[in-house]
Amino acid sequence: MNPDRPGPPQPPSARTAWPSGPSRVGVGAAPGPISDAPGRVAPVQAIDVPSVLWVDADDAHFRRGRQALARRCPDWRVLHRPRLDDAATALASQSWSIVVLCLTPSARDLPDLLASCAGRSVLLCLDADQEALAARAFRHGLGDYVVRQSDGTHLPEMVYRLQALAPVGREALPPQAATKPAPPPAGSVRTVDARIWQDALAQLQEQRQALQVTLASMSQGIFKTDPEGRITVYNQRVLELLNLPESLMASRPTMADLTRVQAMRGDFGAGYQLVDARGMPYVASGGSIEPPALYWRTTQDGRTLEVRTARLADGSLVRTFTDVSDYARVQQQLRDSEARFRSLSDLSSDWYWEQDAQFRFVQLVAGDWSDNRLPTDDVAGRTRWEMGALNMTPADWAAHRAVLEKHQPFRDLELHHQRRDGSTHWISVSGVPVFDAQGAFCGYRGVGRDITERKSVEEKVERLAFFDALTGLPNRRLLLDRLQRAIAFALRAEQHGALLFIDLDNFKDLNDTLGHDTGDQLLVQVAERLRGCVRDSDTVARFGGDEFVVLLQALHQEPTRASAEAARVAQLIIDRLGAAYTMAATAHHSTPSIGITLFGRTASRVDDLLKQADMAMYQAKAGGRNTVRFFDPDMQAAVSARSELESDLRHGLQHGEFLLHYQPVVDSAGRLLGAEALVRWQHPRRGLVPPSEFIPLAEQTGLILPLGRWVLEAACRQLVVWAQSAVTRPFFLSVNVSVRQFRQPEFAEQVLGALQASGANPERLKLELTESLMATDVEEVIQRMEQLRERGVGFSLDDFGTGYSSLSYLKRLPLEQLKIDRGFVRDVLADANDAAIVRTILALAQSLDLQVVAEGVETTGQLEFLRRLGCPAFQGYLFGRPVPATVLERAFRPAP
Ligand SMILES: Nc1nc2c(ncn2[C@@H]2O[C@H](COP(=O)(O)O[C@H]3[C@@H](O)[C@H](n4cnc5c(=O)[nH]c(N)nc54)O[C@@H]3COP(=O)(O)O)[C@@H](O)[C@H]2O)c(=O)[nH]1
Repeated sequence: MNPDRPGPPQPPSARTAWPSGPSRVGVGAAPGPISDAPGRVAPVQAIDVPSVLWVDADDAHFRRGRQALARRCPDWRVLHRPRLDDAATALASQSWSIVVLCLTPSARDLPDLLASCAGRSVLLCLDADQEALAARAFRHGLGDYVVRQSDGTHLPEMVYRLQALAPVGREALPPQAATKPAPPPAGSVRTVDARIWQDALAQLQEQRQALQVTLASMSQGIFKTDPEGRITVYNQRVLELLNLPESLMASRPTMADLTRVQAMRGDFGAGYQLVDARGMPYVASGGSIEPPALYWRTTQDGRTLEVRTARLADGSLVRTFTDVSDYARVQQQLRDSEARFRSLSDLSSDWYWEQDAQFRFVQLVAGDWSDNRLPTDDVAGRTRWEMGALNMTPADWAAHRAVLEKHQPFRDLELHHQRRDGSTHWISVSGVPVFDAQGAFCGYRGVGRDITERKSVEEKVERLAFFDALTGLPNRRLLLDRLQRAIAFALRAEQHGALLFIDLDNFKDLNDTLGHDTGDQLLVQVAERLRGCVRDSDTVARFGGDEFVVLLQALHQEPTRASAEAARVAQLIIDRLGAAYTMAATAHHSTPSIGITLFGRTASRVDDLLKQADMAMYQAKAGGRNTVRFFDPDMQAAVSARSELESDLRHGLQHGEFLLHYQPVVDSAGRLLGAEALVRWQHPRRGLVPPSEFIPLAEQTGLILPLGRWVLEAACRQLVVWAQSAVTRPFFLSVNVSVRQFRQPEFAEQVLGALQASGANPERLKLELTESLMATDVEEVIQRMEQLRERGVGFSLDDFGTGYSSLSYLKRLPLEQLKIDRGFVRDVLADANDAAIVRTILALAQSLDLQVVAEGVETTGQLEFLRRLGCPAFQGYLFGRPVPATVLERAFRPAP
């Protein structure tokens, strides 16, 4: 504290607060009449009793005060006036030694007010918020003051103070007392008052020291002005912060002086740029306008000061300066960081978000937000689950909320949103919990990104991996997965499911004859029809080629009723798939064969179910096609047998268990022309197994290839044996060749290799092909046949009339023989159609210059009929069953 500054109020003895002249009052005087009526002044009493002029606008207050005074000083005269104006006459009369002012004067009015009471002791009764005026009032002659309490508790104190202010009797005063105030004599009221002031002075000095210490220890700089704007109080810190000399402040400069000095030194910068926008007008005005309550400025040495100014009731100002450099630096760093973040965020398509402790969005900073994403307004104040997502179930949301409630981080939460325009997009969001310095949870913050494109790619990849490209149906892989789940579900739910294995009848023929494009069209239409036969919860899959699988779920608990439900669906499929298809503007018909197996009562394996349905489907085929068969235990036994057979077949091939039998082919005179080689399997346990029991399996497993090769080589060796005898040398030998075998690219080389290896005459070898071969790539077939034909190998078309032979192809094939299927021969005598077909085949062969062999001739009647039609060669049980070569040779050896 600067010692030059004015101190606290002085005690009455040292101030001019005493009445300038004693009143004419005396102690012990009789009470005079009291008038409290405004405007009327009581006549002055001859005796010296204290007289009080009480100016008080509050009647009630006055009355209570007067009563309190009357109790202590019953002889005192009291005159009440509500306003100062009303008291003017009384004041002019000098009859009243004490003036009580119960007013609320302004600091400005105070001097005049007290001047009007000159010569009287004045007791001010102030409101609490005006107490600051008291110090000022003492300098203008105030005697004393009390603070008014609304409950009147100040009144005894007021009376006490009035007594202290009351003048002593004239006779007690020293001679000069009439003109000059003097301390009261010992034991008088004035003596007591002086002690009070001594105490007060000591207290004030104590407070002053405390205030000095407080101001000196403050980290803030502070100064205070008087009402005229002169700086009267300041601390050392303000000198340091503003870099001001002590001498300047000690000279009690005005605020404007201080501002001017700083401006001249350049403290505010050339264009006041060191002062922020809030303070700039004030500083630029030279401190002449009302200062803002708060502004920031930067000092020349780079510190940031926060300047706060408060105006007090008496018009004075208190200004504080706080060094906020650290705070400002951190704030600037934050701004820089925010700017960096925003510039990065602007460049990125990701966005940043924040949520409060209730998981409501409070901030969303979008990078590229233009692309029709959720508008920020739609997000603010809402939780993620209130906004919803197409892919999230209530259970999903519950799981997400559980993570949030545990204040755990989360990553890559994928949400499928719908935009306002109805389109959808995917986003992926990740977030971490946010805690304050005390560790209290404040909410979440994180990032989000649009993953629509990635999702779309993923979907495409998934489609490729799990869906058939042609039909769009689930593929075998997806079916197996769904079947696995369906089995588990059915077991849990104690329901049944059904697997329908569907194979299109004769699809291969259509595909081969009309081309793959047409076949594809049929498959697409079949897929569509199948979809229409089942519920959304069921699965229609393309298993491969012309095979489809339908997986029915949630069938009845009772197996019989579940079977009935599956049968109904199967029949629907039969009906729908059997309707005509339009392809390339022509109608086409296709029928399915369907095998069904149920599952659900006991644990099943995917593979087993597929085998069962597959087997049932074969049963349906065997049952005449375009029909439905259920899998049953007998079929299972057949499956097992089949698998055993396959294994035996492999074993048999490795261990030479196969042999050839030969069935004779004769002319119309019964002479042996040659024979057909027919394979037999000498099974170690089952004995001689006919080809009908293993050729189909060999076809399906591919074992037909090594088996067919062995047959060819064995037939060639037989030809070589026959070539050694003049009797048997002219015989030809027919060998059955399966489609699969013939289609091997190296087939011709194999045949030629077998001929060469054995030394057999190619002219004696006849390869029997079936009409189904014509359904494949005919050009390739012709080319391969030509290759062998050139080397002398002959070709016979087996089972002629049963397939899809095209006459145009027939003409182009290098054939030498047709074999009339034994199916026609069997009923040739009884069925006119069969007879007509046989006749046609014979005519056709003649016109194409082809040999003909009628197969399956069992009776002389058939023989005669065929002979009459001109059939030149015959094969059948009538002439001999397939037998070992030695037996055949013996049977047809010419008689010696
Ligand atoms: N790819 C190969 N297929 C072969 C081979 N060996 C035989 N097979 C095919 O197996 C099928 C059954 O043959 P198989 O049991 O030997 O039956 C043949 C004859 O026994 C039978 N046949 C002959 N005459 C009659 C008769 O009067 N009645 C009657 N019910 N059956 C008779 O016909 C079969 C020969 O037919 P095909 O081949 O059409 O000339 C059979 O389809 C063979 O093709 C082989 O090595 N490779």
